[in-house]
Amino acid sequence: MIDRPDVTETVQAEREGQATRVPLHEWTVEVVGGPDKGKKVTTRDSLVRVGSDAAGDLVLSDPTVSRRHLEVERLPQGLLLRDLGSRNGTFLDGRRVLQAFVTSGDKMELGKTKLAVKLAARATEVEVTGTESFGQLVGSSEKMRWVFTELRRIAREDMNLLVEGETGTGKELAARAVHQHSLRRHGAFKVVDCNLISEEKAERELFGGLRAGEHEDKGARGIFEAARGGTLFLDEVGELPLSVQGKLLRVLETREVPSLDGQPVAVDVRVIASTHRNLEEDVRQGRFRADLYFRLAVARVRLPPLRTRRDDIPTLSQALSRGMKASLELTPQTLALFEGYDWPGNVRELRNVLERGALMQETGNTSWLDFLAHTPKRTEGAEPATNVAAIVSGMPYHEAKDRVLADFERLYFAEIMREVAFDMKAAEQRTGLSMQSLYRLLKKNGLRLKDLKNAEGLEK
Ligand SMILES: Nc1ncnc2c1ncn2[C@@H]1O[C@H](COP(=O)(O)OP(=O)(O)OP(=O)(O)O)[C@@H](O)[C@H]1O
Repeated sequence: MIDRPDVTETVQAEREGQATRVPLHEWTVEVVGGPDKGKKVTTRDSLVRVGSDAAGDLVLSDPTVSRRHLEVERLPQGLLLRDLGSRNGTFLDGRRVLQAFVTSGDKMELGKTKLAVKLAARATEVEVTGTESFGQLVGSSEKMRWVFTELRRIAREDMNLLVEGETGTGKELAARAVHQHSLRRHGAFKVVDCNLISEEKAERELFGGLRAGEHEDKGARGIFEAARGGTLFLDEVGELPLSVQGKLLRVLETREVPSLDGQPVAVDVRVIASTHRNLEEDVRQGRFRADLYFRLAVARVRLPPLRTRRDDIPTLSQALSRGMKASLELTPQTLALFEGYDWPGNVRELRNVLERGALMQETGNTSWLDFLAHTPKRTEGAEPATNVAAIVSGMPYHEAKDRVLADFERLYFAEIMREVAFDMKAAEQRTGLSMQSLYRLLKKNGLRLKDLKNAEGLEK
């Protein structure tokens, strides 16, 4: 249990802006062939991640599918399929692809599985706030302003909330902001790190138990009681052991915790839970209780990964660096580099990079930007996208991811440039990247084409 300081009533001044109406598309990725045939995910989010990993959005049991096999992103131009360095590859019309736009008739093949996508013909229009922050969350993209609109509505309604998202996307900040904007803001905000709650600890730390009539300061005070009148944040709720899930469910249903002398004590607490996992999948697999899931996910909000809202990067970088002790000058070139990076650790990683930059810039050292150009040497003769497991086995996550991505980029750009006969205009269209990003990525990957002369001019 982590007893972080209670949130005060102060809500950061929020930047006002013009509300806009944006279309929300519903779309589906469905398994149309293979062992998981019939399984599908329908969403209004912009990203569907497919693989055997339980954190994905469409989780496949096909053993020939990699843990993180591919993702499909809804962009204004259409649905973009991206292979994530899978072991057995992704195929479209029999051709191996690393990245391609897909439409309704297409069959994507991965291992023994076939997938199809379907975009609803009509989109629903929603009004999105013009305000570019909510509590301490900052974001100017439509995606984040939609999240702020939803969080603000949910905050007022006092319902339990499940916040989903990859690591570092701001789940805890979202929970704190909801508390700050709710009628409970004068009450406590208590955090439980569910990674640390074992069966033995749960009883005492979560539920405690006062003797009836006893003053709460004296009794064995569990975190539920400490949060009475306020909000309890269950961080990474998917990590709770099944036996503890049962006890938690009883407390949520009865709104009482058992006391030491048998007299139950009423607890009035709003629960906000977070997870980086796909809890619906955990329910299907029997790892998470369905009844508890429905109690927690009365409202659900998904925080989008930073790589799907790159237009937030300049706003976030400015906001995060303003809050730092040492000042950091962010040039347009640095911000452009940031926008081309995938940020596996999301906003937390961006904040860490900026903190490192602020410290190093004072000494004139620019090596804090080296991570952007990280291009490890490939094993001689190895096919980059086919032996990923061998290359990354035993590596720490971030290093492995950087390595796979670097290989992916080199293979991808080398292939595309050959396909378009080194015509940069055609490459721009084919990749969906801006000319500037294209030059930068070619250069970063050591692909020395004649056209790069222009790129050097561009970077001056
Ligand atoms: N939208 C945002 N605006 C400003 N800062 C953000 C935002 N999102 C995340 N951060 C920064 O990233 C850090 C991590 O955020 P937070 O702890 O809320 O993420 P999380 O999703 O709960 O991560 P984890 O799942 O790893 O616990 C925050 O301390 C904050 O500095």
